Amino acid sequence: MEDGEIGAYLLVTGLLIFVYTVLKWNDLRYGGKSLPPGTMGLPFFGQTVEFLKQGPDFMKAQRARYGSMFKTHILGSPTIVCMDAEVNKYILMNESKGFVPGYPKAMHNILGQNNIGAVHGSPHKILRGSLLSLISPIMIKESLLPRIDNVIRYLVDGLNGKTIDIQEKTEEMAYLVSFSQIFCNIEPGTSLYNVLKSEFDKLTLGTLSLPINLPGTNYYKGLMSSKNIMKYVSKIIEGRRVASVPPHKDQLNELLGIIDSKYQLSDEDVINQIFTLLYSGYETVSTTTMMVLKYLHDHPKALQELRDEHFRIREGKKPDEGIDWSEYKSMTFTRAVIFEATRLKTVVNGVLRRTIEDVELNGFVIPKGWKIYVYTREINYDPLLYPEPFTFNPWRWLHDKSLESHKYFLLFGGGTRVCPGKEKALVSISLFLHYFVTSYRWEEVGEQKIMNFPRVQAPNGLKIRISSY
Ligand code: HEM
Repeated sequence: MEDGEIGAYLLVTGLLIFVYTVLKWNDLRYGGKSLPPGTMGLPFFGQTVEFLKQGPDFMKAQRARYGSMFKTHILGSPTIVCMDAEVNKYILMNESKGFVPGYPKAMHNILGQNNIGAVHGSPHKILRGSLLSLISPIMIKESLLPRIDNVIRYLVDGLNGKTIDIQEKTEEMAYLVSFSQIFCNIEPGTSLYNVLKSEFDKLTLGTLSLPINLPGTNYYKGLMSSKNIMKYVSKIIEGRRVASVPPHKDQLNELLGIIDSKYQLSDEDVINQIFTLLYSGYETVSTTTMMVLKYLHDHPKALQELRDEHFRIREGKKPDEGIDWSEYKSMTFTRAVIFEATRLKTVVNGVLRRTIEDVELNGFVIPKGWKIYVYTREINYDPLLYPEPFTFNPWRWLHDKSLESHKYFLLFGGGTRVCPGKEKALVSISLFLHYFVTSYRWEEVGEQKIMNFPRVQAPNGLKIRISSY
């Protein structure tokens, strides 16, 4: 071989080794024996592109290759994806063994470093206790229900003959139901209400974006909005403290301890709790309500049964008489429809955890600082739990009453962080359905497109034409 040929040969070999090392860098770096199988993808990007492009199909393909616990590198972090129902349950029940929440940085920076989703241990217990003292089923029964009823009536009133985007309407409903409980003296439509709503919309968008802190990015705008909301709320708090008027009976005054509360929170914690109340029940409730209406539209038999249930409740009631707790509890078919739509559309694919020490899990050792994606989506389509899992069949929840208390019922999470807003969500959606289906019929207008991933969403809105029933 000539000198020139040897040089070219070495160059090509060197290049191949370099390319191989770059491609395999993540696998070499994270290739510990004690980790679950899987591939880590490219340096820095990992398998993020495949994950975002294919969504649930990516998860299923990796599971088929590596089993129901596999390692990957997505959204900037080495991650273990767990699709094993038993192991997932274990993680959710055992936060104290080192599995704390692992939500993205953008979320914590915007919603607050001391937000319920960012803290663990005793700060979490205090914030959770304080939230439950505001929105537990007992509070709904004793004080929140009439106000939720009023808000929903206000929103559903006067829609006859109109064509609306039901996605927008259900977003407005989810926001206003929470807002009106927190600030009972700020009416919708006032300039303060509008400013807070528009800042909240930017904040929400910011939490779902990459944390690139440059003017013009959604993340930057989200951070600005978070600061602006804090300023507005601080001013409202000042007013509440000096006001000589009798105290309003609302959640802000409860959080401040102006009316009875056993929780002593700093003003910063109060503002964090307000973010939580507005944020956690926003997209979850609005999307679920929109999807329930979509399924009812597509399944006339279910719609008829739901309508019958609500007309039975209205029998003997005056038109302006609200719904009480026992009437709400009697809406068993409605509850079944809500669960079925939430199951089938899977509004929450799973929850994120982070390890705060090396932890043993199912025979593997997960290093400190890794994310764990407790991926619960596939449980919703398990044919053993839900026969013919892809069929919309709300009756299954009535035939098998144990489904809601089944250990794999994880639509609202599980363990220490099981959703404290579950009943509030169900009441809001049920009341919205009550007034909507007893007042109107509706038909969809134009082509309807629903995206399933990364969020369940109608990208162009979901237009419906409404007429009185
Ligand atoms: C259909 C509606 C809803 C669904 C599907 C839903 C689902 C969930 C899930 C899956 C979790 C567990 C998160 C985790 O383990 O990290 C959760 C937690 C939470 N949810 Fe909901 N949620 C809904 C409505 C609401 C509402 C109306 C509120 C009212 C404020 C709320 C407040 C919260 C809070 C504060 C947490 C965190 C609890 C903690 O960290 O201890 N949710 N939710």
